[in-house]
Amino acid sequence: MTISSQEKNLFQDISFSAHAGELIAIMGPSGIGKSMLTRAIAGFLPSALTAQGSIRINGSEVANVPLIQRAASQRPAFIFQDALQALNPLVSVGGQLTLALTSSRTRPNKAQKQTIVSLLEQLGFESPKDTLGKLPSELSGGQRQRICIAVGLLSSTNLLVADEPTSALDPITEREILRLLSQSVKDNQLAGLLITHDLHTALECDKLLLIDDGQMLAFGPPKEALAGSTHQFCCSLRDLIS
Ligand SMILES: Nc1ncnc2c1ncn2[C@@H]1O[C@H](COP(=O)(O)OP(=O)(O)OP(=O)(O)O)[C@@H](O)[C@H]1O
Repeated sequence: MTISSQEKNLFQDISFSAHAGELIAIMGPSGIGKSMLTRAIAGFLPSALTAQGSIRINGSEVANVPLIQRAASQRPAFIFQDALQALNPLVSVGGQLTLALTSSRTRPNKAQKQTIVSLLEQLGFESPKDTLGKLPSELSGGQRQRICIAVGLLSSTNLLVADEPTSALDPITEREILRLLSQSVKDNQLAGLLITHDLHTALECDKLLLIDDGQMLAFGPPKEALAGSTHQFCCSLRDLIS
């Protein structure tokens, strides 16, 4: 895939596959275009940018198909840096989770409510039933990110995209959210993309995609990817762990 504006190519010839149950870390210097890459995949690239080439989700071609025009199975769940961006501030947590599960605003039936409550328990909420009645603003940053993970798991997607989901969290909550993300990808056989600036986080992922200077530097199991390029960015990362 190539992403470009009228003035320049942001990237050229990026090509990789994400498989079920696999969490892929995406690393590259700040401003290089990691968010734009995932936005192209998700179908909400800014209008000034276009993607050429192929993006296939579950076998269907979706390059330049806006998110809103895609079938549910071609819409990735997206987890942002700031969960408040992703959640509707005026709708209760229960309302948002019901919408993700049923695609409707009607009250959940008993079985649906149990599905939601069980998921919140798995994601570490101590009082899931109380949480359902709260607005996003009444939760902590870490709790909001866990609700975003829950929204992703309840929707019919099998691609989860997380853009620096822990950058606003303390280190303990950060570890917990990353553990939940990785576990959720494995347990639900999703493909996961995680943009991160943290090398230790990237090393714990199944694969690492390294990008700089408008190109893909390396892709593969993290240590192999890091060893596989002589580009300055990769050398600097290698120095951090040697
Ligand atoms: N709305 C837009 N219209 C046109 N070009 C844009 C737009 N938003 C971003 N860009 C271009 O995309 C480039 C990369 O931005 P992006 O946010 O993807 O970088 P990033 O690698 O995710 O950065 P960071 O690590 O700092 O979050 C920007 O430097 C800019 O040139």
